[in-house]
Amino acid sequence: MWQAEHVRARLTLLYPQCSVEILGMTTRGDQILDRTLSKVGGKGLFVKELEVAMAEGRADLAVHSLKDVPMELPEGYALAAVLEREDPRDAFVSNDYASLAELPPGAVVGTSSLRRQSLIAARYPQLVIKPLRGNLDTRLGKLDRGDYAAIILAAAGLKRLGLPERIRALLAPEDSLPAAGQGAMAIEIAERADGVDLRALLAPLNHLATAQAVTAERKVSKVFGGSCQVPLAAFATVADGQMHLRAMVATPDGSRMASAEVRGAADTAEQLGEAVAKLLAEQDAVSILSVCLAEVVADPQAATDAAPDA
Ligand SMILES: NCc1[nH]cc(CCC(=O)O)c1CC(=O)O
Repeated sequence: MWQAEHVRARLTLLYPQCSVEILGMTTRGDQILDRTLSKVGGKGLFVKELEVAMAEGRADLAVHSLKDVPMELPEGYALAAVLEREDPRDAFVSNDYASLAELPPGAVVGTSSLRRQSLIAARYPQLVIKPLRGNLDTRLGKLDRGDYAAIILAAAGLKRLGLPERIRALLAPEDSLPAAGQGAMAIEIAERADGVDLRALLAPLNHLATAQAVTAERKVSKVFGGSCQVPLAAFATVADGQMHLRAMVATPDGSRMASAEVRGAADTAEQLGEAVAKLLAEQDAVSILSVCLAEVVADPQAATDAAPDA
């Protein structure tokens, strides 16, 4: 809702003659909270209902957290604009500890993200990771109730909702490489018969450097299946037209990991994404991920106790 309100405010400034109405919706991803996303299964858990609303003419555009948008959209849908990125980092949130390093052995850390889980398991094997789902208030409530010693959340959500003081530490990309698209919002549109060029109308909201960064990140994710069942990170920064793209794949227990980085012209985002994917593949990324997928097939219960970025 915050994101939709934000887009409404931007559009109202741009087009004062237009009235922008918000159609509040929940998706399967919002409704099913007793299971991690990989256990719920399927792609587009946070976008499908919004696409249906557009297909039925009840909505003209859909506002998403880009991290939740599948790498490939269904026929007839497109991303029309990517807004300027909020802080893309993961945040360490705790009432009693200042950082992951301070947590005592056996301390329980909440996250339902396979990516965050494998990074923590690799660096802090003495910590216990437990699933955590729900919206921000729910997750913070569970922390405050004492269910967890600490939780890991996207900094972007906490900042947008005016809760930056809950962040005890921001995890550097070197320690916790963000998920593809984390911190960015995207506006999705559907093909329409009335000839209105929504893409052109929304173009002023597109933030070029962010769009380039997430194009590269999403390309990496797409090469490896863009699935919700593998720990994959992809994070790009753009400065002066130059991109720095880093990516990582791992097993959920953090025992095997591949990482790679490239630099190049930001307007070659797709190629940079492909180049990083190739470097990862040369480091056995496919076998690392297939171990993970094999576990999912062999034991759906055990292997799906976490989703990449639930
Ligand atoms: N469904 C998970 C999700 N999708 C987007 C965000 C955070 C906001 C963002 O990345 O823009 C979150 C929660 C989290 O990772 O803590």
